[in-house]
Amino acid sequence: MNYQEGSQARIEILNKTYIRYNVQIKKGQYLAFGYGYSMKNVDMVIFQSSTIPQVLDLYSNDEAIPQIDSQQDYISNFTTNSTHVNFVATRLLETTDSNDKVIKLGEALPMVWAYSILNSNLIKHEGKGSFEIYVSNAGINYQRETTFIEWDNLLMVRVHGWFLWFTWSLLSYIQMAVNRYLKIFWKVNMWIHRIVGTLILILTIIMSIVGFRNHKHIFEDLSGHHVIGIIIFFSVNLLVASGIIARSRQIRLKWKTSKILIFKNIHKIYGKLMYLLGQVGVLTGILHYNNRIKPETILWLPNADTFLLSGIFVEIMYQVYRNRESPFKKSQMKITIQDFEARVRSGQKLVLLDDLVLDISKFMESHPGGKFSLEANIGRDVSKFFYGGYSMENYSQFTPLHSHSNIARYIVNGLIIAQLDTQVIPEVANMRFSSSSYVKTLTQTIVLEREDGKEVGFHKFFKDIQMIGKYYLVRKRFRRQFVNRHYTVANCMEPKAYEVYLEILKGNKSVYFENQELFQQKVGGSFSITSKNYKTKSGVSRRLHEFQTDIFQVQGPLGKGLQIQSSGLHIAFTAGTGILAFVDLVAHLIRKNFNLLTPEEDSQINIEEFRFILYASFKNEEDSIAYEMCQGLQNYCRKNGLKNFQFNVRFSDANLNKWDYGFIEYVLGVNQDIDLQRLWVCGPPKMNEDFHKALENLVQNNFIESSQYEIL
Ligand code: HEM
Repeated sequence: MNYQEGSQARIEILNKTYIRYNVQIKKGQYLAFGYGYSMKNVDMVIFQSSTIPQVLDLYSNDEAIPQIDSQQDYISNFTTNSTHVNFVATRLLETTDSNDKVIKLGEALPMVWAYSILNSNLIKHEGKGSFEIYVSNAGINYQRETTFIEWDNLLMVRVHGWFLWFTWSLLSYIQMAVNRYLKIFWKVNMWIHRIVGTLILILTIIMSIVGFRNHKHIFEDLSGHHVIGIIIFFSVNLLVASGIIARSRQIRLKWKTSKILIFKNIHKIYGKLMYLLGQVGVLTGILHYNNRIKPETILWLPNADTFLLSGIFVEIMYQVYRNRESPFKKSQMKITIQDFEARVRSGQKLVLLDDLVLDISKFMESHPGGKFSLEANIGRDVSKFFYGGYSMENYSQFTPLHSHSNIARYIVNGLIIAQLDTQVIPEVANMRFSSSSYVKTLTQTIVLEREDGKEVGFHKFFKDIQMIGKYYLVRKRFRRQFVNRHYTVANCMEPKAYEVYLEILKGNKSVYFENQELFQQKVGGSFSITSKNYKTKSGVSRRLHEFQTDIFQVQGPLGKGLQIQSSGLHIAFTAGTGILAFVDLVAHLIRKNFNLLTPEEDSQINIEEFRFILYASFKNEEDSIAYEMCQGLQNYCRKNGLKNFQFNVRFSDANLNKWDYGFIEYVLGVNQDIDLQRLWVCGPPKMNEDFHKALENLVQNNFIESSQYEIL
């Protein structure tokens, strides 16, 4: 190297053992070399051409002037002429002094240099620089000039390192942990996520800029750390953008829950990848620093790998908690279903879960399954969705059927504001299969008995029409999770009772009185549910029939019931087993029209002003449910000029038009002179979804009110 006319230095390797300097400088000057990127904390050698020229082995501490090594390892001599001093100094590549840099063959060796042309003391310098050489078996290969790290920017390098460690080891870990493990604190969780996310963004941008500014030749001196740093700098912005998009989708999208979840998952996976990249960034940064600056930093010790280890413990605890099933809280506050409805009409955002009344107004926006799925259910029973039996949206490939975890149960406990005050208090019992029978093979009526052989505790028959449409929740734990199924009460589908109704319709009223035990509201010796035939259905229904020693948890009667009004129009659109929710109403109307009710039962419906129009769709007559009973009552009503029941059946095999928005509009139009009280839809999930969307449109066009219809 030449830094001044007539001055020069040459460095070479001798016998793979020594490093030799040939230095020529003017008298009264110095030239110093250090092994590193800065003059701080490095092994140095100085060539001083003062009155008595000398070569000194030095070591520089953080802030002080370099110290002379107690062990001098350079063997040197010099010659002088009138203007210059020529030094030759040799040192072992590896000395025994701990202050000396070990120079290894086959490695890049970063070096710094400084000189003074005014003075031979190491107090000041007029010029300095840094370069990297490659020390190989064959000698020295000059690599390139590098960035000289001053004390000032070394401080900034440390600030850069510490803050980015804080950001990508600590903050990003907190960000993921809060989101995953602290969902139960949903009120503050989203704010923590936003604040920590913003901090990560700001710190990454500022500290990356600090890093870039310290490295003027970053593109010529591009290391793995720099490449990762640049990628993180740009992709952290996209990560935040994907979070904002996911959040806004979660609140805004309707009928697109699968899209909400896709956006959320993209953000989640992206976040995790960025976390890993951040880790690589931090670790390569530490490596980069430790290769250049002594003493090395031990920042890697408390790094995310340590968090991850502790994280495994937290994760196990989380999984154990998540899969437990804590009981729901009971509420002292009891409200009737009418009170519930009135509150909803007055604008309160309430839903029912089992017999619990939940206020979801504040939770909706934080719901991980999207705001829409809760908003669309205000005033309704969310149980079958909550337990994962059904999905509201059924056209997507990624149909979100979600069986909620214990975390959701914990959240529910915080949302409960009251419990339904019902005439028949719901019971919970462990039960097993006793027998089964069927009217037609499409359905089966399963009789259950208590596991402990005690009195059942469930009612077999209800005199109160407000109990019609209530259901029982049947649950079975398979491996780690419960499988849940809701069965609507359909007492008249018990073959013996069904037989009696058909006899009544034939005019044979005496059969009713002969079988009075079937129509008494009392706690019975057995309890039955009607389900789709086990041969055509999987899950709980099949299990109920096939694994007859299995114990099932049964809870009920639950739900809103149909809330039949004493007068006015009631319309039901059903398909397949959906009709089961309404057969007990048809049975009640049979008893009503044939004057078989006690005065107390009789007062519940005003026969002149009550209307029930039942639309039922089946594949064909063979595959129908309760068809003879409904058709029988319809014929009876027609014959006797009674208007309280109308039965419209549609057989899909006959290729009749599908019920659509226009059809519902037409049905409502034809009956517009009658006060619409209730419109129910109970069919397979896709049909329910189509009707739900159509009815939402009708609400928007002011045809009906949201509280008038119910998707069962
Ligand atoms: C008030 C009652 C509800 C609460 C407290 C609740 C709470 C939660 C919670 C905490 C999760 C995160 C996963 C878990 O812990 O299970 C979740 C996910 C989900 N919820 Fe709900 N939920 C409720 C009602 C509903 C309803 C009525 C629906 C559908 C109509 C629904 C659909 C979903 C879906 C699809 C997911 C999956 C999200 C994912 O895969 O990340 N939830 N809910």
